[in-house]
Amino acid sequence: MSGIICTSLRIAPGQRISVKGDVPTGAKSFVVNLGKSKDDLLLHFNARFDAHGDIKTIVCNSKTKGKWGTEHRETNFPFQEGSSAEVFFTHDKNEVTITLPGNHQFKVPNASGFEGIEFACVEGDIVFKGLSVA
Ligand SMILES: C=CCO[C@@H]1O[C@H](CO)[C@@H](O[C@@H]2O[C@H](CO)[C@H](O)[C@H](OCc3cn(-c4n[nH]c(N)n4)nn3)[C@H]2O)[C@H](O)[C@H]1NC(C)=O
Repeated sequence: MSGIICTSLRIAPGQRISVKGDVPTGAKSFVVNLGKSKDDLLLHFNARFDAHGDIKTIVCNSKTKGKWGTEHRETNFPFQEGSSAEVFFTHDKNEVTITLPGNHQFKVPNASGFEGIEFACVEGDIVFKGLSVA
């Protein structure tokens, strides 16, 4: 599926990002990347239906100067092939809060320490429907 890249964003700590998309049948994996650039990510959010050896698992990580940080796995997996999905993200200097469909929420450390998001990318098996900030 095609991806979408947003640059020159000015998303401050505390602002809530919404990413919406439709998950096609047969989906294996989709990604939401948030940060300063593709190589400097405050959050790599990878929903794995069946990818990289994981089944129905969310893998989160950070990336600094192109190098991956420590993975965090979330087994609450409320995504369904053939349905729409909306995920919310907020951040501060210490952590990133992710709110999944059905309102399950979890946090991962903000290993990057970034206080602000300028770059967003949504790619993989998701038909992008929108990104908004509130
Ligand atoms: C056990 C063997 C070594 O560990 C494995 O090492 C893999 C390679 O580093 C890990 O997968 C990477 O995990 C990264 C996050 O830590 C990224 O998810 C990386 O994929 C980057 C990526 C995926 N995508 C993508 N997904 N779908 C599409 N179309 N594009 N775009 N960029 C994945 O290839 C994978 O998560 C990791 N597994 C474990 C259990 O640690």
